[in-house]
Amino acid sequence: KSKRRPPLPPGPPGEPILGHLRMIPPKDQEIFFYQWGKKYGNVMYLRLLGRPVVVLNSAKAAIDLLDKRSANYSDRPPFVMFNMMGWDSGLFIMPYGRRFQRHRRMMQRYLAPNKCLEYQPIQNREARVLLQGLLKDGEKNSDNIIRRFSTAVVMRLTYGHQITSDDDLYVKIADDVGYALSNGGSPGGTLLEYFPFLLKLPSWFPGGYYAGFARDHQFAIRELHEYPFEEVSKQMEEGTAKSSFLSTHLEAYNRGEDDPQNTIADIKGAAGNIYCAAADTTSATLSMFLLAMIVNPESQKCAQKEIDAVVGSGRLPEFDDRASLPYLECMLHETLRWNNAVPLGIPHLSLEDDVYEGMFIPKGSTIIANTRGMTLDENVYRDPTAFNPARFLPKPEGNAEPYPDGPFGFGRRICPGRYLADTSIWIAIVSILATLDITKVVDVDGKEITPKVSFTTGVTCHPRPYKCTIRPRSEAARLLIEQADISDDY
Ligand code: HEM
Repeated sequence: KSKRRPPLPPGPPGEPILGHLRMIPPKDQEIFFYQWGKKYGNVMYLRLLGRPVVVLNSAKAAIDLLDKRSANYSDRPPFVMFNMMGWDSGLFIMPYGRRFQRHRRMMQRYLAPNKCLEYQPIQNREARVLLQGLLKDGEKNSDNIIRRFSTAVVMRLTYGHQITSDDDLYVKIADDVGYALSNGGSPGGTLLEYFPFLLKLPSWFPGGYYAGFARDHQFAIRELHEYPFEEVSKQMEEGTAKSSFLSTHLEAYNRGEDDPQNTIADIKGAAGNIYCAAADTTSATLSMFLLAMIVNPESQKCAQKEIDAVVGSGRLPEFDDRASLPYLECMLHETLRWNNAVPLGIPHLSLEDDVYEGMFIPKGSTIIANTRGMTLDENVYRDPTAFNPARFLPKPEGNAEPYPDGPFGFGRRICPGRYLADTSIWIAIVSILATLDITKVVDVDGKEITPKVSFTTGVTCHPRPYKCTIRPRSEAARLLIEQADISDDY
């Protein structure tokens, strides 16, 4: 209210007390914010029950604030819903501070680019298991097979556990946790965040749905933290534990050599967070990739042509091929851009008052980086809703557009698993395209059915179920998949 204070960022008029609460839809908020952004600008101010919220719709604004002024913009708002589910030792909702720094250190050490090179044998093996699964049962079960791949990679790193069957309890836990994350509403965006008294109401009471959902899914988050911990502790006693994030930290803890501030709850929480953050986001991205292949057969053919020229038909692709496959590189980035798996990121919170381009951003503002809005920015991407990997290629083959900023977040909160995610997604998509054709299903009249492109609403956003056909590209490809070596040499 000070006369000298610059104006707040523009935004639509809100209602007294409630602010914009009733105007924001519970679903597809990223598209809603993007459309509002066209009218009100790339830095938009909203109020939810008196709490300031700033939505960033351009990559420039997100980089200027969240990257360049990260000391001020790296806190998190309280997440009532996730706390209630049991994520209180998870880095992703942890307030900025000493504990946050300890957790980040643990993750960054284990997930640094050079450490990720060590994990490539795991990713190679699991990509082959993925192909075998898709060949055998992909048409009926592609989502589960993809989830198994994403889960298997991270499970091996985090707990040293190798999945051997679909009935594996770890897979069941991953499924339950994935469901809780992708159907529990937008992060920080449910009514619970503003009316914590709803926590006490039954789920049938108006507005009580998400409290009921959180209560019903506490079991999944509890199992995620407890079951692997008990298993790994037992294996350590028996001397059979494989090296993993959890065993490394527990051993150091038992020897008194871990960070002295770390408690068992910290170690369990960090492991649980790696597992859940990695499995669901990676599988959502791969599911998005398959959907993109079904509806964009030309892009699929282009990538296959490139792979055939470099890899040939006598072997499966390897990480060493990566530098020779520029179109495939574009396809990976286009998958992350087209419909990114975490479209609203995870909200940040500002610690101090700030002024940006003449606009006042009050201390305690929830900052939402609308990554989906950024990837739809027509000033940056021509025909932004189209899936077109060639857009990133230099002119004249492409349009020299930049890879998207933001699918992995910003600043001091940027995803610490991005290098692992990048290599997991790359080996999965190159292996699929080298050996399999993904096409539309046809109905009884022989007419192709184009799946609807629509998504769930949650922290991670998955395509809604779709059908496709998955066939080996040739007899040689079928043999390559069936005879692939899946021994564990990690
Ligand atoms: C395609 C896959 C992935 C996507 C799209 C993704 C995206 C994101 C995004 C948008 C954030 C929020 C960043 C911010 O607040 O600015 C995030 C945070 C996080 N991600 Fe990922 N991620 C992926 C894979 C992974 C993997 C593989 C791991 C671990 C192995 C991981 C671990 C985390 C953790 C621990 C956080 C919380 C960081 C913090 O709050 O400081 N993610 N991720």
